[in-house]
Amino acid sequence: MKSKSQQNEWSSGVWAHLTTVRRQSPLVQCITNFVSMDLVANTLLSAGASPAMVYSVVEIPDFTPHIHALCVNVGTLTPDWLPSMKAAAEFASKLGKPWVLDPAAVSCSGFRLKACLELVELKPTVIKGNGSEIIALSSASRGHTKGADSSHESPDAIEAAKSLALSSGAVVAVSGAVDIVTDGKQVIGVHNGTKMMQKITATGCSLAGLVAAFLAIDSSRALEATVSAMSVFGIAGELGEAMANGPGSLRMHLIDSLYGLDETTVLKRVNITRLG
Ligand SMILES: Nc1ncnc2c1ncn2[C@@H]1O[C@H](COP(=O)(O)OP(=O)(O)OP(=O)(O)O)[C@@H](O)[C@H]1O
Ligand SMILES: Cc1ncsc1CCO
Ligand SMILES: [Mg+2]
Repeated sequence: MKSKSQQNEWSSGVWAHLTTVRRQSPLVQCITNFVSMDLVANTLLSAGASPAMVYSVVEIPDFTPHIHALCVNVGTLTPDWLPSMKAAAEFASKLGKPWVLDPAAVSCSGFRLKACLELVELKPTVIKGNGSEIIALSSASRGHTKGADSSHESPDAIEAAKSLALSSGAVVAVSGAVDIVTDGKQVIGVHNGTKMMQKITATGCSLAGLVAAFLAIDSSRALEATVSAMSVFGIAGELGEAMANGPGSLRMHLIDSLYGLDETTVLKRVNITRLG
């Protein structure tokens, strides 16, 4: 059971993070899959950040040094894209810029699993996946996922997430009914969101992009920034669902709700607890 003062502490932190993103409008480079490019970019814009879907390997040396954060998502990975992802991740790590790895459908092939393991070596600040993806990546062995969707509830992934966080040095975030965020020691649960968000493709990818934006404005507190981004996205989903008739209109209302989030609503709806 969370105490009121703990809850208030989280709530005011979430609101402070969102207002800082709106004020600073961090530039977030997203090398993400074709399915998600539109929703990720619109999510970032609605939150007040500045998205750039720059992914050609020839542009990375000029562009990546100017970004504030990077998001890499392997959802439609091909051998042509991997060098871009690695080059951008290397720049980000070398220049001390935060970056997020989304190991989308990591266990769908040996190629993708190997690529993700190589990307983990490049020191992501945060690894954000669904339960299946975090379990597969953590055990570094081939599993069985249903394409890009999760077949595990996120609590199954807590131990896997902690172990991946400790071995990689990243904060690990698991999206699901309860989002889990851990640095290997602390485990935080974010209880915002709605089930129907799973019926819109690329909500998880968009969440990873949003995490990158929040890291950009508070990179020394990666766990807290990640928790805030997850709560904000979940609240936007909750508000969106109240106006929606199904997934299509939820997609639209989620974006509108994210754009319009105000302090009273955030303070009232943040639902974060310490799980360990
Ligand atoms: N059962 C649920 N209840 C509440 N929120 C949920 C539920 N399932 C998912 N969510 C929310 O939906 C969003 C996307 O999470 P999800 O785990 O579906 O991502 P994903 O599998 O990576 O999606 P995609 O690969 O399509 O981008 C997150 O904000 C998460 O909190
Ligand atoms: C459906 C789908 N297939 C590859 S990436 C993607 C978007 C969700 O990850
Ligand atoms: Mg995903």
